[in-house]
Amino acid sequence: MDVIKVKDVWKKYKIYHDKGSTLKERILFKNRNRYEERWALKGIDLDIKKGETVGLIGENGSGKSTLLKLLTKIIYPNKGEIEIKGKVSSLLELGAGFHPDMTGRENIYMNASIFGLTKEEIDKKLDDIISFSGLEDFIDNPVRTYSSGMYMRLAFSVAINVDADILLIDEVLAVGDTSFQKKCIEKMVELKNKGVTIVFVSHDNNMVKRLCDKAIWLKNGNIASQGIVKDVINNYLDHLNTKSNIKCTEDSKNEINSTNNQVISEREVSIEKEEVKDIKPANKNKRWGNKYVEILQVDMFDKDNKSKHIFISGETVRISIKYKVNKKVDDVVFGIGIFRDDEVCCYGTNTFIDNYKIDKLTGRIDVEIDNLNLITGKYYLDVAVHDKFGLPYDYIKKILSFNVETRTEEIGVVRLAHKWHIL
Ligand SMILES: Nc1ncnc2c1ncn2[C@@H]1O[C@H](COP(=O)(O)OP(=O)(O)OP(=O)(O)O)[C@@H](O)[C@H]1O
Repeated sequence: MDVIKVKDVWKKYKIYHDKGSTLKERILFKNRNRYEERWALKGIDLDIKKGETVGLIGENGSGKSTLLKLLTKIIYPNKGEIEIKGKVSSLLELGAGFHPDMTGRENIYMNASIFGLTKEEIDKKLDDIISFSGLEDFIDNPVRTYSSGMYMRLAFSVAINVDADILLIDEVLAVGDTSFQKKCIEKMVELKNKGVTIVFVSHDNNMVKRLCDKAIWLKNGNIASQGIVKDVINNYLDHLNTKSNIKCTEDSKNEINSTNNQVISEREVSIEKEEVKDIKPANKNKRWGNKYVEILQVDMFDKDNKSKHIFISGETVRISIKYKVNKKVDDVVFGIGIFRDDEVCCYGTNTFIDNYKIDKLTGRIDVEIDNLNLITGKYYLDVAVHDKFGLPYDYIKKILSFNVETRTEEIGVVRLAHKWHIL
């Protein structure tokens, strides 16, 4: 049975240009009262069955909160119909529905009564609400003295204790501490098992995968994809990958150019003998070396030779290093290092370790990684060229950043190939 039916729903907002804050400004600059209309939702159709847990995903501004507000009926559509069967409880913007000067306890009464509970019903639930929130010591203080995490605790505790059939939650869990988040997730699972229909917004794809029976991806006010959670998330990730790759390619080009320019202008490529000793980090620790061999450009490509900076774990990656020789050298070693954004070195190697002897300096060397088995995260690439004793010709830290996405939920740094044997 469908408990939520949304038919061709459209919602627009008026965006006012600066209205002017004084009467004088308003009279003098009448044009400032002009506004433009922006459609936040453009013809949404969806059905949610009783007991389903649905994850709403999508980029900022795609319309997720607007959809939840429409379902909660705190705003109304310009066009289309919304049918809801059952009692709705919601946890939308933080603190919405709380009066700042009232105490936590008074706000529980006020908030729960908005969800339709009588005073007697609230009396019976009060202890559970307070104890779930963990705010026993603060419950008689005005909520204006609460932190955002405390607001969230109180609001969540009320929302889950009003015996609703449908629970709508915007991405507010993110402000809580991890132990409370865990408690909320356990509670959501408990409610889900009791048959409560849950719709929640989340930017945490793993949480959506873990909790939801269905996912809906909103993109610019339209449903871009809905249905099987894994498929919808993968479609969304593909879209993000394509988008970020275009942006990253531009950014990283700029980064390399600026690094090169800075270094070259900061310390002209002087190749005096004594400079061999000068191997101290220069350029804010980003680049150092005597530049006998100089790195010119570094790029990352996928197996189809597309320049990329977001990879799916396990993809083939080729790192291409272009360089020039400023002074004849006898031995050359090229190396790479991959660091996680918290500086953990995930992997490093060089041509010497790998037993490659560089006989010819052709101006370019590539290293191919068959399976980039890193776990979801942001990583940095260091590239270096040095002699066989490690004396750097050119060492560039964090020349590129790249992201790795895993479509599984393992944790750690690397994805180790493994099998389970149930004996
Ligand atoms: N009260 C408002 N007045 C004017 N425009 C609004 C209002 N609320 C939302 N919008 C606009 O409507 C669009 C959708 O916003 P909405 O908050 O629903 O997106 P969202 O997907 O929830 O974003 P986020 O992930 O950042 O919370 C955005 O362009 C936003 O600027």
